[in-house]
Amino acid sequence: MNEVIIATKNSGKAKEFIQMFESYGITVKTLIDYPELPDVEETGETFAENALLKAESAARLTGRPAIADDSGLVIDALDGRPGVYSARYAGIDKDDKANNRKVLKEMAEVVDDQRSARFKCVLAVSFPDDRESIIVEGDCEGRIAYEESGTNGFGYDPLFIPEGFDQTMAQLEPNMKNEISHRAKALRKLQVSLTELDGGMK
Ligand SMILES: O=c1[nH]c(=O)c2ncn([C@@H]3O[C@H](COP(=O)(O)OP(=O)(O)OP(=O)(O)O)[C@@H](O)[C@H]3O)c2[nH]1
Ligand SMILES: [Mg+2]
Repeated sequence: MNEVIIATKNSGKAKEFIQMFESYGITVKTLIDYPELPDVEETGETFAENALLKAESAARLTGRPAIADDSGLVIDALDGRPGVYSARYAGIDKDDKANNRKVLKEMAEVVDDQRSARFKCVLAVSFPDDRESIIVEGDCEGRIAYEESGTNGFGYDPLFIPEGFDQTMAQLEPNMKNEISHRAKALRKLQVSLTELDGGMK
């Protein structure tokens, strides 16, 4: 497998997958390269359900194996919000800035030791034939900052301080994020699962 389809239209995710797959010598195509494919409605109540919906649709429509990523930020003090609704937390137009403002406002009164949170990523691989889909998951623990810092990454990265660091994810070098992130952890597990299939990932 020298090329893989990632069923995402999120340019932040796409960039990270391109960088992470580079080390395997694998080229990444995303739905940004297939503008004719219809949007999939994310009607699931869990990351896994949504990842499967996106992967199955892409595999069926392209006739090739496809990986989808459903991910988000889970904040303990907000009872797990924004969770599966992370992309559209402040409204349907997926506005990262507005999402961050909303989280900061909701977290304004929350004290230091109650600011724990984690990024979650579920990856689903689906196949155009009758092979069963594969699902793996990765988490990245951390806490919510009091203000935005940094310009790398995307989404809530300027607000999220990963465990073991005193900078936000958006202040870390992209290579560092791609070592420690929820997405990187899930992808490493996927490699293990895929090597169990014929041909593996290479
Ligand atoms: O700061 C962040 N760093 C990350 O590493 C990260 N990963 C996910 N997220 C948030 O969760 C939503 C995913 O929602 P999501 O999985 O439905 O994706 P999406 O709708 O943006 O694109 P698609 O892949 O569905 O096409 C994103 O938009 C972000 O708000 C992240 N934020
Ligand atoms: Mg989505």
